[in-house]
Amino acid sequence: MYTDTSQLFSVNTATTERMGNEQPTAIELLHRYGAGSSFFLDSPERTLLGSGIRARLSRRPGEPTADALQRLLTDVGQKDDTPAIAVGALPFAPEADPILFIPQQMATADRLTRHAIARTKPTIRNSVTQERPTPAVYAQQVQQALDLIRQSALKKVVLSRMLEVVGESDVDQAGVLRNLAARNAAGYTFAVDLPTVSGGVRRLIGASPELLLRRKGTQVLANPIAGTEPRSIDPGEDLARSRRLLHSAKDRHEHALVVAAVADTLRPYCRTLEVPPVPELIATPRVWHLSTRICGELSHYAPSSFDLALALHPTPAVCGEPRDLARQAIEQLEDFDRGLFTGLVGWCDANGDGEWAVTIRCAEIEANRAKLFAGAGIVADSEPWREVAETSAKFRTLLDALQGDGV
Ligand SMILES: C=C(O[C@H]1C=CC=C(C(=O)O)[C@@H]1O)C(=O)O
Repeated sequence: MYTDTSQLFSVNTATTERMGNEQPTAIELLHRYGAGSSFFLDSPERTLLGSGIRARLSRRPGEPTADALQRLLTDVGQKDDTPAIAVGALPFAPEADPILFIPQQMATADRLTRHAIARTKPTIRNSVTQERPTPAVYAQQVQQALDLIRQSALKKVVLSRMLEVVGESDVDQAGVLRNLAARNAAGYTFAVDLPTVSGGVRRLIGASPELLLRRKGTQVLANPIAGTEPRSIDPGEDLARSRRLLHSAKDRHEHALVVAAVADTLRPYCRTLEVPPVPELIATPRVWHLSTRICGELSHYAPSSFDLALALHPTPAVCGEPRDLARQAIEQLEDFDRGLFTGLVGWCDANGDGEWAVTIRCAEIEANRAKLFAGAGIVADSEPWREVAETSAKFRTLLDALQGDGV
């Protein structure tokens, strides 16, 4: 028997108060998501639901993406009464075309809060799964990456796998989003409409634990995450794994490379920047991570959240260190195009405030197909089969949302 997850969500006080003023609550926005919706994001700051497309970003020849976005926000802002918010996703490859637009309508609410995790409904039926590459080939690729690390100046590279899950009928896309929101209480649950040639509905849907950057006035926050241990259903073993991760020299090194790169990029823009010396543990339902919250105050020159996100992307959490050698290794070893996976997803308003999450724990879904992605950072002491297990655990975020908890 299914349990209706909607009954198990709760709204916080601020959201409840707003109901009297007929403002939508976050849970209402989640349940309104469906045909006609073009964007959804639930973040620790707020919940956004975009419908339709008012205007799309188009770059003039040679125009930087950040300038094109500013032009879009200004043009639409001058025509409309309400302040414009641009939303969308950028691919891993910084030179590839972004998907950025201003929705026709935008509803906002406080963040979703959840007090219980419910059983969730399956959103795909009788599916078959194809792995790309197979776990054995992925393990060989990790070994090749280790050889490159030993023989060159490469310190870290993030290598990924793809799963293609094909069902007998269309995937319930809104159901996937609801299942992700029900299970992943912290972090960034998102859905972005993608252009199609077929005229069907293709969406990027996911629940990322990683904040690339948030800007609110002159305050900035980045929350790099790197270093992972799969969770166990046995509480004692789960705790032991979290402790092992926190004290693992290999994972601390993998994490430190990301923190250093993020801090070095933000420092020139900031009057103050706080970088905690040691990481903390965070948990998703499927994995433990090492996490560091980097807070800063911008100096008088105030770049937008989008400018800062572009300056940071791609961090060593999704690419590697040094960046150019890591990209070469990814091109050499991975045998599929990452597209939007390991890019960024979020929003930016005309004042430059905004939030950009790292596009991980996600799938591209169209008709009866879902393409799932998962990667892992490889450093000198990585072990190939542990990286296979780590990426398999990361796939569970989306597999759980597709398969539900059974019937
Ligand atoms: C590339 C992914 O995770 C990155 C972010 C957090 C932890 C990671 C890790 O421990 O390898 C990865 O750097 C992914 O989930 O697909």
